[in-house]
Amino acid sequence: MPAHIIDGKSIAAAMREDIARRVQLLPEDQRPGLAVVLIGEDPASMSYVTAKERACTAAGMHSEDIRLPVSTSQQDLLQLIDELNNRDSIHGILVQLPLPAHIDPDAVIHAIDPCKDVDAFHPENLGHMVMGSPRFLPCTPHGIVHLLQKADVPLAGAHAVIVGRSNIVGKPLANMLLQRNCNATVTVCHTGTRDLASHTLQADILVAAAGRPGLITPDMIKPGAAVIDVGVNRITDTSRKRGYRLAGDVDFAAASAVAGWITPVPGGVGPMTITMLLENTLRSAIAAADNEDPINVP
Ligand SMILES: Nc1nc(=O)c2c([nH]1)NC[C@@H]1CN(c3ccc(C(=O)N[C@@H](CCC(=O)O)C(=O)O)cc3)C=[N+]21
Repeated sequence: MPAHIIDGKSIAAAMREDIARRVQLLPEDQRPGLAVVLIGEDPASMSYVTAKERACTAAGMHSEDIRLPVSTSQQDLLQLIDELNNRDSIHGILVQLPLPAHIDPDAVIHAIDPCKDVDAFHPENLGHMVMGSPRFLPCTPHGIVHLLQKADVPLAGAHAVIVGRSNIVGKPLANMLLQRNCNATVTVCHTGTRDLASHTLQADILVAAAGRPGLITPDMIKPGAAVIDVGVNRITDTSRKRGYRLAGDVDFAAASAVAGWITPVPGGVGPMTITMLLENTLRSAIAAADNEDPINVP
């Protein structure tokens, strides 16, 4: 039987409607505000940032769209962050990664007020999450867990194998799946893993977050497994109007014949990432209105 396709786009759309409804319940002067900062003109980053701003506006939130030249100094960026940390109309700050080589991403992540860190990249927020009492959950891992739950994929006792050890996907997702509320057993693989297939074949849940198109082939998938594709690779394709097509890390067509569940690219994890960003920004705004720390907002 072919895999059940987990429709991230429609699950995200339903969640965004609910977020928009909750935004409408807030008084006008408490409208959630998200600042999105993009340095430079990388085409993929520009399209992600535009998608985030549109989603924000569609949900009735305020989107502060800050685009700066690639020559922007680290000092100027840190000064901007300081100003946004202190601006009451801004409840979330997102600095789009990757940054140009002359800017240290750690310095930037450390500078964001942890109570406005809706990406949950700040070490304080990472620490809270690892300890099991998160302030904000990181958007992509949260989106993945939500998709698995919506699709009724059994998590408790399942073996989840994650391919990729980034600070924004692999490491936080491993920790979330380990928490008691998911209760999975987790293996994290990476570019230094010997015999990758021997690990992935053990996976009840296989998460591909390596950023390498075609990395996961059907012979690496246990029949019936849930396959979550986090890859967003742009492949040059001159027959397309945009000049490229998107490919995940999974060979989707072939994997669909083996997997029990699978997420497509586009239309899988990506739309959920943006949805969770809206959710975090809304929670941050609710916290600010009550003079609370977002860690106390359910
Ligand atoms: N500070 C920061 N926070 C991030 O959350 C962050 C980041 N930097 N840098 C880059 C990655 C990547 N990312 C995506 C978000 C949405 C889609 C998405 O919506 N993708 C659509 C298609 C998009 C398209 O057509 O290009 C989909 O998969 O259906 C993809 C990728 C967020 N990131």
